[in-house]
Amino acid sequence: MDNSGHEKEPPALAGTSNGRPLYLVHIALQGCIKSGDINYGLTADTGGHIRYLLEEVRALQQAGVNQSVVTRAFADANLGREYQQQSEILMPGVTLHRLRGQCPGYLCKEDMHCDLDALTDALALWLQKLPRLPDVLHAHYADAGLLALRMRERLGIPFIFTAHSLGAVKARWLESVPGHSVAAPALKQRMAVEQRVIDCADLIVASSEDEATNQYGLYSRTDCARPIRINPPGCDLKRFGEPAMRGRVVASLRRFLADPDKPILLCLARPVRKKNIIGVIDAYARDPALRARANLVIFAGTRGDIQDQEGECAEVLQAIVDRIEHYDLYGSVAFPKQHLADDVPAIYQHAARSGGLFINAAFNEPFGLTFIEAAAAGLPIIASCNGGAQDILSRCQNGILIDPENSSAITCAAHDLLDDRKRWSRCARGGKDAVRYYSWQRHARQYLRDCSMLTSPPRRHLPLMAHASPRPSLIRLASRSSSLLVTDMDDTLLGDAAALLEFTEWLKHNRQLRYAVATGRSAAAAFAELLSWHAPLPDVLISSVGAEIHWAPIAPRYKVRYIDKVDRMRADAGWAEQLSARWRRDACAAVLARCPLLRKQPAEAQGRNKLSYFTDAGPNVVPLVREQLARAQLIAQVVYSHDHFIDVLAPGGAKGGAAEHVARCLEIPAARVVGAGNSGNDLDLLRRTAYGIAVANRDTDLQALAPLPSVYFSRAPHAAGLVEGMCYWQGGASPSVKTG
Ligand SMILES: O=c1ccn([C@@H]2O[C@H](COP(=O)(O)OP(=O)(O)O[C@H]3O[C@H](CO)[C@@H](O)[C@H](O)[C@H]3O)[C@@H](O)[C@H]2O)c(=O)[nH]1
Ligand SMILES: O=P(O)(O)OC[C@H]1O[C@](O)(CO)[C@@H](O)[C@@H]1O
Repeated sequence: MDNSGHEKEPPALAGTSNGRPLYLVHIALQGCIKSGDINYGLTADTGGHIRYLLEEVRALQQAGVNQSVVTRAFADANLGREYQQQSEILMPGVTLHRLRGQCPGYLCKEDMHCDLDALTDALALWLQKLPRLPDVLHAHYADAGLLALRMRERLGIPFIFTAHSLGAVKARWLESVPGHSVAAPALKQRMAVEQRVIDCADLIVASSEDEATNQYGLYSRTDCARPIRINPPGCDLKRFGEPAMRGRVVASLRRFLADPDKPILLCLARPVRKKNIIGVIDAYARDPALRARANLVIFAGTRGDIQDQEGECAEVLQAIVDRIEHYDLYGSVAFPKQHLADDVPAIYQHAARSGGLFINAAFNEPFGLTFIEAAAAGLPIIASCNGGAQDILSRCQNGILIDPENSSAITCAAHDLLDDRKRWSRCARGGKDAVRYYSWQRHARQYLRDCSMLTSPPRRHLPLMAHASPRPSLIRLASRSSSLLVTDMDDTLLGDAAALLEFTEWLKHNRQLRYAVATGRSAAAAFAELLSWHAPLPDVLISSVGAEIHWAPIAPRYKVRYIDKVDRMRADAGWAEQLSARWRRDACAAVLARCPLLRKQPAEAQGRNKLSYFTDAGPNVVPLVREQLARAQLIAQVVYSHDHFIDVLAPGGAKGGAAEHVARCLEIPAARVVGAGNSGNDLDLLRRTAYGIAVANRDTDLQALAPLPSVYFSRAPHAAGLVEGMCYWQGGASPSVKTG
């Protein structure tokens, strides 16, 4: 970094594509990423994807690739102060940059969606400040995939996607859990994001045959979908294979075990339900012969007081303690509170020295880095048959696959391996030998081969600043296949009769374009207003700042007389349902009723998915409202506009989210959606659509968008600005410049 906070040009090293040094930016948002030792299991999301990322970066670095890693900044005194730092050196030559979103605190992956728009803008800005755009982005996990997809739409950078774990696989498992028959809204949203990312990624990297075939098989794949490459991750074979100092580990276990010399059955996993640690305890506890034969040792992240833990981790940790108590497993089960990152190889090696086994009976383990770590340490394994272990075991032949739901399968496999010492030794030795295949060097070589497909021939990036560049030729909005225009109503579409006429004419010549109006007004009021202006009626009406959607029966703009009131349009009940499942409206209303800076708008402005207020406190009221809601553990989308309106909406329920929903329903790719507007309640729309138009009579609120290359600032006001912007994005005749 130089003093201005800009990254220096990455040094020119090997690993080139078309003669240029390859520059790769990885995006990984969730969990706690930092330089130095990672505290795996510190939160439910601090797990294998981070180990994978860091080791992949190191291997690619050694192969001469220039890289940066981007994650999310957050402030959380319990997790550590380092996560607030804007940037740090991750490893020599690689910078870790932390994007600031709008939520200051730590977010678990289920809540990350509320910050993704702000993170998108922060990433776009950061990328623009780099002396050179990356050749490729690599997104780790769904939410990072969405950011990469948006960068591809805005800047034309190709991206690689590694899922690490797919929502559809989890949903399938949850369906089989009593009381969980329907996937939670956050999981549904994640699957929708994954589907979009899968549709658009330039390359998908899977870790195993099972992941590529069965796990991705749960998503739809079009004929022209990009390839899925199987490139298994590696393992630091030296670290896990060469004898480590076991003293600290031995001491930490002695405190728990009556006979510490018995073979160890080792579980090492993040404390989350999916890992089924509880299932292993149940199986062990109910088999007296196994209890007599072996100790059970559980490492599940590091913890202080369980009461201070949150969410799923707290629940699983408490359940482990309760099970130990329930079965009275004292003396035969060890459950240390802490371990150091440095101790992990010694943990596996100590279990191997005891003649023990590694058990991972996860309901699904997409790949399972722990399997190859155990193999490298010479520890035979009992592995869930669901997921990556099928590949690993068929290569390493170092253990037994079991059905994780079947308790006796787990204990039978343990007896078989513990009692047959020859078999145990074959597994230990054979595994250690075969696991050499899983080297990061091999991974890096294949990675670079695959990556070269993306960088050659060189792709044109969309212009960073439109006024400095030729019109984006990659955009073919004028082509025959359909696109979607979502325009704000008051003071964008309406407000100038002559301009509206110009737009109406233009629309007649663009019949392939689907056209939606998005307004803060109620559907009925908006419809009446459109009629009174003789405006072309839209295919879709998004009203109440995005909270409601109505669909026209058929091409309404040519059949105006058949639709004389909004009741003839179909209300999108699914959208309303989806939104209300995402928030606690009454709880939000109760919190905001106590806020002296807000006055409630009349009843007709309130809706199932919208709470509306007046304020005289200016835009700074927005962070205050968010903070009050966050303190009550509530999430909502807060929209400020026209100097005195505050709309509080279900997360994702503003105009941009509604536009995405409409595009999905129409099967129009996100890359072909244009948003247009003039005021603060259009910010979400202009940020989330691939192409934006801010008309000349815009409010200062929209100035925040000036740095975004995907937003065009028209010179003409009202609907004439719409036409000008559309011509600009279509690469047509209007010779406008982008002005901030
Ligand atoms: O108490 C613990 C628990 C875990 N770990 C480490 O954390 C990593 C966990 O990785 P993994 O076993 O692969 O599981 P997940 O954390 O669930 O990782 C996800 O991402 C991985 C990388 O893509 C995939 O291999 C997994 O299947 C997928 O679930 C391993 O290196 C462990 O050694 C610790 O150090 N201490
Ligand atoms: O169980 P899920 O919801 O698929 O999540 C898997 C988790 O595993 C990880 O890959 C662990 O690092 C995280 O990215 C993610 O939080």
